[in-house]
Amino acid sequence: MTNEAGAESAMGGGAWGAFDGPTVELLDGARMRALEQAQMAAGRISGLELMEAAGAAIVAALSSARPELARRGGRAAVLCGPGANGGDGFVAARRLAGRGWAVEVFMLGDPARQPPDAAANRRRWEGLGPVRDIARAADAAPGAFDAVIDAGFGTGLSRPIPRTLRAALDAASRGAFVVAADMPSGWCADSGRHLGEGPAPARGADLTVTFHRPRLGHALGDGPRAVGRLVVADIGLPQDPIADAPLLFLGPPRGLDKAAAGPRAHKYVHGHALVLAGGCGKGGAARLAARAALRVGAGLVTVAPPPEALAENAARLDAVMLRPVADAEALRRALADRRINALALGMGLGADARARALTLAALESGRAATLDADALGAFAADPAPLFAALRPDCVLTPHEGEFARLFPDLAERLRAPALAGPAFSRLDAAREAARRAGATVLLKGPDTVIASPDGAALVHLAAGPRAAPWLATAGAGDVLAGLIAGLAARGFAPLEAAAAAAWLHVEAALRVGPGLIAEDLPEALPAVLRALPPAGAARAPWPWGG
Ligand SMILES: NC(=O)C1=CN([C@@H]2O[C@H](COP(=O)(O)OP(=O)(O)OC[C@H]3O[C@@H](n4cnc5c(N)ncnc54)[C@H](O)[C@@H]3O)[C@@H](O)[C@H]2O)[C@@H](O)CC1
Ligand SMILES: [K+]
Repeated sequence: MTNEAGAESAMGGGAWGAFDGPTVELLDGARMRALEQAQMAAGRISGLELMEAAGAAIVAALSSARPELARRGGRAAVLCGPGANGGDGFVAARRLAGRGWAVEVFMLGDPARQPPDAAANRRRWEGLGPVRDIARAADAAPGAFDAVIDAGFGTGLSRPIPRTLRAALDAASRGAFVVAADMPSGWCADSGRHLGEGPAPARGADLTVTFHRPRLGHALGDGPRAVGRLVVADIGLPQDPIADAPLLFLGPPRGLDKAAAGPRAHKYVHGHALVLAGGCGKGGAARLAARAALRVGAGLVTVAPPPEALAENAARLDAVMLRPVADAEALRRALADRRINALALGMGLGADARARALTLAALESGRAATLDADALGAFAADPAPLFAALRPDCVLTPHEGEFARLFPDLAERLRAPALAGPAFSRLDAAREAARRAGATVLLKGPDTVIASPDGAALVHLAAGPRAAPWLATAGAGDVLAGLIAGLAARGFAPLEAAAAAAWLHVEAALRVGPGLIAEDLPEALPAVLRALPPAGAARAPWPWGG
């Protein structure tokens, strides 16, 4: 079995060539089916063998999560759905019984319509015990079972689960350890969204056992909460990289260590980032971004406020340089200095005509530009000129609200209840936004999604041991934009700069802990950078716990 300790190379890595660090491919249901079908068609493995491996992996993961039950044999309820996910359940039921567990099996759906492999495994179970109707599980007394295997639905989920299954899961799970086969039933494996009106159930699984690679739905939306711990089991599919799969990155990209440029490197080797600032009393956001850019290794960083805010900024800056920029014309003059190779704009800029003019002048300069906050908000009424001016080496860093102002239809699709699977995901939204904007889009959240216009996509998950809820604090977004600009100044490509920044941002927040304010983030960077593993090889903790 491959799990969180699995070798980096065995989990795929860098199919896009855009992230040179430890990654795991994230698969959607269609891609997973295609992989299985190609192997079956080539005669390399049968559906029954895959199902047997899947069921065996569920039992192995349960046994290692609950060794005391494994020793004495517990009481298990196995809830099987109508398809192959249910087939995994029948295999698990047989194998648990073989290990001395007292197993009760409940089934949803018509046995006569089961797919052949699932039906074959049901019949094998029927040699050992009865298959009860799913409704019977709803009568289970609290504590009746030590473990529940949720094998209702997996990647085939296409609509909200029947009430009978929900009631069965709720009743049987009371006091039990819940193990989901592939995906907790009801959550879409492509999006992590729960299908149905109203909020998702409070209880998902304690442990989810998935096969070959994690699904997108394990990393996105409500998925990380619903799956609990995640074990990825090898079921005999080839370990070759999967072209164009979105990647979850588990550690920093190589080359973050500035010393890579050599000990005698001139400061200009590390680039010069310019951060546009707002007027009097509005400069804090830009200063935070500038400090982050400098700390992450840009050689030089300049804050550029309007002239009236020069004194205020001068009083607050030392290593960061200062240059007044009154308007778009002044910005063009400043950018005559070709050594300025990266820009960050939007923080505290004011979502007005001046911000629009500055943004368009910045984009026209051809520099790698990171656009946040007001640089996005200024185009809410009419994003067309912004999209026309953006290029693939620009990065937009919207939070959900900013995203909704620029891409209202995509935000609406994310907000509306998901009633059919596969549901529209945050990854779908970021990809479509990147395509429309012609720029790299980083959609912020605990599940940060980074997409470029060519469809390349990366996910960063701040969950489990990497959860940093205190990062939701004023100014943290400004620091993130500054990190991206600083890394862009150092020559990182946009997708990689955005990914590295997202990783460093969370790493810095984890180091500071609760009580964090945005000012702490740049100050935590030296310790984070000092602790970087050699060549970026080591991974951060598996974000699904364990
Ligand atoms: N050979 C294979 O294809 C393998 C599949 N595996 C398992 O098979 C699962 C996928 O199996 P399936 O494609 O059969 O899909 P599921 O078992 O997830 O769903 C079965 C079928 O139920 C129907 N359905 C969807 N939502 C419904 C709802 N809310 N109410 C009622 N019916 C609904 C759909 O027609 C769907 O195809 C994976 O998640 C994995 O657990 C594993 O056994 C590994 C091998
Ligand atoms: K399931």
